[in-house]
Amino acid sequence: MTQEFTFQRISTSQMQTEDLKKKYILQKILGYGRYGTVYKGVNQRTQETVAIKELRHSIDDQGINAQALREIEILKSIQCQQIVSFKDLAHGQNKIYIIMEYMEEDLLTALKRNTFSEQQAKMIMFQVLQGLAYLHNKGIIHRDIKPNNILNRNLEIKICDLGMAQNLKKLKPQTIRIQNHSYRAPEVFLGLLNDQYQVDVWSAGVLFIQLLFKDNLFEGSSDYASFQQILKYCGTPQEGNFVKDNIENWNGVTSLKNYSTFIKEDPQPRTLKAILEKKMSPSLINLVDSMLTLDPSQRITAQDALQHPYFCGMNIQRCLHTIQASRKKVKTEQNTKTDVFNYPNGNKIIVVSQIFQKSQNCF
Ligand SMILES: Nc1ncnc2c1ncn2[C@@H]1O[C@H](COP(=O)(O)OP(=O)(O)OP(=O)(O)O)[C@@H](O)[C@H]1O
Repeated sequence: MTQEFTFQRISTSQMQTEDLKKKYILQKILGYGRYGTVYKGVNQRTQETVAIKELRHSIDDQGINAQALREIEILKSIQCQQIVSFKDLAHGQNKIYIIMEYMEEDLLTALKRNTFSEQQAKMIMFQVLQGLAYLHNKGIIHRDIKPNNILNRNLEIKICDLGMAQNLKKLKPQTIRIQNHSYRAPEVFLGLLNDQYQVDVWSAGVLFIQLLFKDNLFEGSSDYASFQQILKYCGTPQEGNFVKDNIENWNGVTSLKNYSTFIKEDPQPRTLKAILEKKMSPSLINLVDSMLTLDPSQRITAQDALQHPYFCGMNIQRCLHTIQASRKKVKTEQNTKTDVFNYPNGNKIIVVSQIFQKSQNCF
């Protein structure tokens, strides 16, 4: 753990917040992650609905664990409409709680219900890329872009879970144990530790396809299986400077640490475009193809992807305006519901709240 992320440093102002239960009412569980549970809650004073991420408080000799501190530090330093905003920090016995803005659902939940039209996927990806370009510009790599970490409220999109994120301006990458293997960039499998900004662009490209096809083309039961899917669709990277549509060149690839672990078979051609043609327009295929370029130094950056002709005429304000306008059309009916929440310490809270039901055709 570095000195910057010690308990003392974060504790002076932040840890003096009131205890969680004095300030917030927990309503229900929104999701589980590797590091804790996320609850929906209400701020008792302002009545604002919030998301509360509970992190297990594994105290070591320096205080809260490094991962939690990193997430808090990064969240607090961010002000971007496409990244979930930090509101408060609270603590309970052996637990720390990050209070964040509340969103309706994550994209994994949305995908279980439906795929998206190309227009919807375009709006989603424009916002994801906007969030990534913001992070990368600040020197931060997210390193865990996947549908469960992209939150959705009627197509308004926010990236969450900065638990794996790293600020490259403070610390150089020290591990390749990042990203869910089905969204993992080829250079991470192969052991390249250089600037890792481009790993997020790869994951976003995988996500883009999934929004339209429902399935993740690179899904695998293991690291090895996922990498074989990459070879199947993106071809085997080869040394040399050539421009050929179905062959991927990547100078230096054969000397990467894990090359011989993952690449054992005869070279395979790149077939991605032919697959994408089934559901995507030519301009979108070109963009996705650029996001899924094997060599990270040739892969399009998040900032350049936003300038790609596919997004011609789009800007973030117009995109959000379109979303808000369509939201007004949503017919809502009010209802009430009762939630009973049991605090881990045995206290019980009963909450009667208003709910808004969306009409059938609203995404
Ligand atoms: N602000 C929010 N609003 C609504 N739901 C949220 C919010 N933040 C998180 N969630 C839900 O909780 C889930 C877990 O959150 P998060 O990814 O931050 O936890 P984690 O422990 O870091 O997970 P992971 O295993 O991916 O590292 C998300 O997939 C999402 O469904």
